[in-house]
Amino acid sequence: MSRSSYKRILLKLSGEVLMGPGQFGIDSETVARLAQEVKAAKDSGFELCLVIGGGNIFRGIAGAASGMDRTAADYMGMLATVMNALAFQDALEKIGVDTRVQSAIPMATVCEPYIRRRAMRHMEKGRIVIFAAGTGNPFFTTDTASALRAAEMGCDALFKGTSVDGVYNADPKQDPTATRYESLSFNRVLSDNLKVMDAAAVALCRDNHIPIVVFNIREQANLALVLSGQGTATIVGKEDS
Ligand SMILES: Nc1ncnc2c1ncn2[C@@H]1O[C@H](COP(=O)(O)OP(=O)(O)OP(=O)(O)O)[C@@H](O)[C@H]1O
Ligand SMILES: O=c1ccn([C@@H]2O[C@H](COP(=O)(O)O)[C@@H](O)[C@H]2O)c(=O)[nH]1
Repeated sequence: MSRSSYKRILLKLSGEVLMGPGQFGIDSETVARLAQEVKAAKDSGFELCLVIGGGNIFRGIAGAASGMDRTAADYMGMLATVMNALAFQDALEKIGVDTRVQSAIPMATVCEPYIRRRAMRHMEKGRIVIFAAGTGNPFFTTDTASALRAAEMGCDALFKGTSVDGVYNADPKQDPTATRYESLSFNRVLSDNLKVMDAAAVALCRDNHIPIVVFNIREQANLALVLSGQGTATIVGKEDS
């Protein structure tokens, strides 16, 4: 299946990207811009579900590094993703997109709990489902949650919208000489320990034959380009090139 023939996709948005030009939290202009781009993708015929990270608010590993119990810190990270999901739902509904937030940690007065069959039904009705609170378990990330939900929802691909334009042979933010792959295999990402996504997420996608498309969502209008098979991105799940 080529990149342009995917129909149902899971879009993972980096939490950090929601900060926009800021250093923390949610930038309303950036969220509104991203919501417009997601609406355009839906209007062009894609069936979409979303996972949003929490790195703009709290990461468990940072809490643990400053002395917190890791599990408590991870629950805080998961709650951060719920805040982002609600902000994104608000932005989508303001522009007329029907959405549901489902949380892996039940919080009945805030949003729906995650129920797979119900999420499927929402998607069949043309709603965008935003999966919040990651997997609901500490020691995981929203990348793993994205891979898990993509498999559960029968998605054709997982699009990771982040702050780099693909997978490099080293972290491009640390090594300016790093070079970008057009495509590479799941096993290459794992064996070379490329940290653009956590290993559990990559293995889950590999085992369920879900390609991962890594692209820069900070760049305006890039989502539409990448969805249509153009634009700069790396596809994980093909042979190395
Ligand atoms: N080999 C690599 N190729 C590309 N990026 C890499 C690589 N190794 C590490 N990275 C880093 O991975 C980051 C993207 O993954 P990360 O999980 O940190 O972000 P995210 O999931 O998009 O954010 P958030 O946690 O805010 O939701 C990039 O910012 C990049 O610096
Ligand atoms: O399944 C999960 C997903 C996330 N967490 C915690 O949330 C934060 C934010 O998620 P990011 O993927 O880093 O954006 C993460 O650092 C974990 O602390 C989790 O515990 N379980």
